[in-house]
Amino acid sequence: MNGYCPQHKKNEIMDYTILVVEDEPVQLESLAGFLSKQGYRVLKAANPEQAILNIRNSAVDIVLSDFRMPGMSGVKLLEAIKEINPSIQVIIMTAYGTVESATDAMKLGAADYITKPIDLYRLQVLIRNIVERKQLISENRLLRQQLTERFSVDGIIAESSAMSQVLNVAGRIADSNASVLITGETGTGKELIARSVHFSGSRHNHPFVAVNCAALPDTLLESELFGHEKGAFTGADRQRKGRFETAEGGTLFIDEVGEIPLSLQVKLLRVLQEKTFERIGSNIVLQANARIVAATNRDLEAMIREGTFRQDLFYRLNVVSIRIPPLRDRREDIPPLVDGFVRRFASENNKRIAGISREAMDALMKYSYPGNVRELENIIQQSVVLTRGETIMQSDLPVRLNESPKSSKPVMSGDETFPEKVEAFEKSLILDALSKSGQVQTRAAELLGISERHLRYKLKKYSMK
Ligand SMILES: Nc1ncnc2c1ncn2[C@@H]1O[C@H](COP(=O)(O)OP(=O)(O)OP(=O)(O)O)[C@@H](O)[C@H]1O
Repeated sequence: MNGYCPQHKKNEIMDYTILVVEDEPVQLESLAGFLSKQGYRVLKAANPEQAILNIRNSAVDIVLSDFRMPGMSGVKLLEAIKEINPSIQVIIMTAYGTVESATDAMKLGAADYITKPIDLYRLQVLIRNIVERKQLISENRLLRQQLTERFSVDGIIAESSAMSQVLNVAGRIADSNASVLITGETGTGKELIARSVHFSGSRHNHPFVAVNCAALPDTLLESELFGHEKGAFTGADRQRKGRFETAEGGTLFIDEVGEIPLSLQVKLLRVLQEKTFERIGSNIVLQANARIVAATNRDLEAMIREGTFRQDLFYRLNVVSIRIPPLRDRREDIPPLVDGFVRRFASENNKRIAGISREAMDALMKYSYPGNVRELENIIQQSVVLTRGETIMQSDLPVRLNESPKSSKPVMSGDETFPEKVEAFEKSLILDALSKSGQVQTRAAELLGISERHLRYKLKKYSMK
């Protein structure tokens, strides 16, 4: 064994029990000694049978087990442990030559593996990560329970550690008044998280008001946010409250904040600094006391460098930042999301769907999801509607799941309706333009002869981003 190992903060980990399974007595004692010095409760087993007895009789959190032992292999032991208690995390210790079997063990549910001679520093990090994950999961369970108990934000599915982190932060900041900036690609769940921040916090019995800055022309956006008096501009035929006013005491969700034109950014910044505003055409000062949660799929820091987004506004919005990773970077979330969506759409469509075939799930696991969770949701909705049997088959999934991602040819069977043909044609034109412009949207929009905003709208509509 080698390596350097600083002491942990004991109070955080004292509650964790680690069972060390090793048939080589010196190694067993040395590992057990090291781990108890770290502050863990440690149990020892010299063979797999004793290990199983220990697991049955004590509350074990983590098992650190040798891979090759007389009587029972590490894999068999792993299977037995998982059968007794699937939440026990198993780390396999293996010699260099057997790394492949260790990765097989991971497929069977081992949390990780470590090669011999054991690098104690790496072992310490491995165990630390597992402990932190376990802590997060139990905290999230609690938070989720609180969320459902208070104002239900059902249906947030978060199995991956990345999404667990996101939920954890959302839960922690729910009661504060700090502005929040949620970033992430289109369809990753930014609005869902914004809602959970609102509904799990102290503002939950005040309104949650959303404004989508990309959906409104620049001229309307200002009056949408701040409201206007009758006659304030052509077409203002009556007084109208803005979203700041409607969100009074609650949360104002400013979606696609990167689309706000510079002139309006100045005004928004002033409102956030002074916490007051006026309706357009009025000089009565109103209080702005909604909590601000903003979201964007654009790189605001790059926009600051380009001069299209104000740095001071960015700092005002980004007091707490939450980044939601794209679905392709957290594929562990795909199976539970599929499961949740199948149930939802089966019930909405009064269909009995038992599940999804292994081939269909494989295809879903491999796909890149440019439109993230929204795209997966649409795929499942469509498949539930289309499937004839009780199991969703690969043939029920859209053809693009079996294609190379760059293909730009619209795939037509001849049975499509007119709008479907138009959609397929538009998509192929857009893909073509993006490919010719090296994926630069400004340039692609020029090639297509449409505005960049219009292009972004189409990309979002067709879940192509
Ligand atoms: N973790 C999740 N669990 C369950 N459903 C989810 C999850 N994440 C996203 N969804 C669903 O995916 C869809 C898209 O989510 P949402 O509108 O929150 O994404 P967004 O990032 O705000 O999208 P956009 O950038 O396009 O505004 C919604 O129907 C939402 O309910």
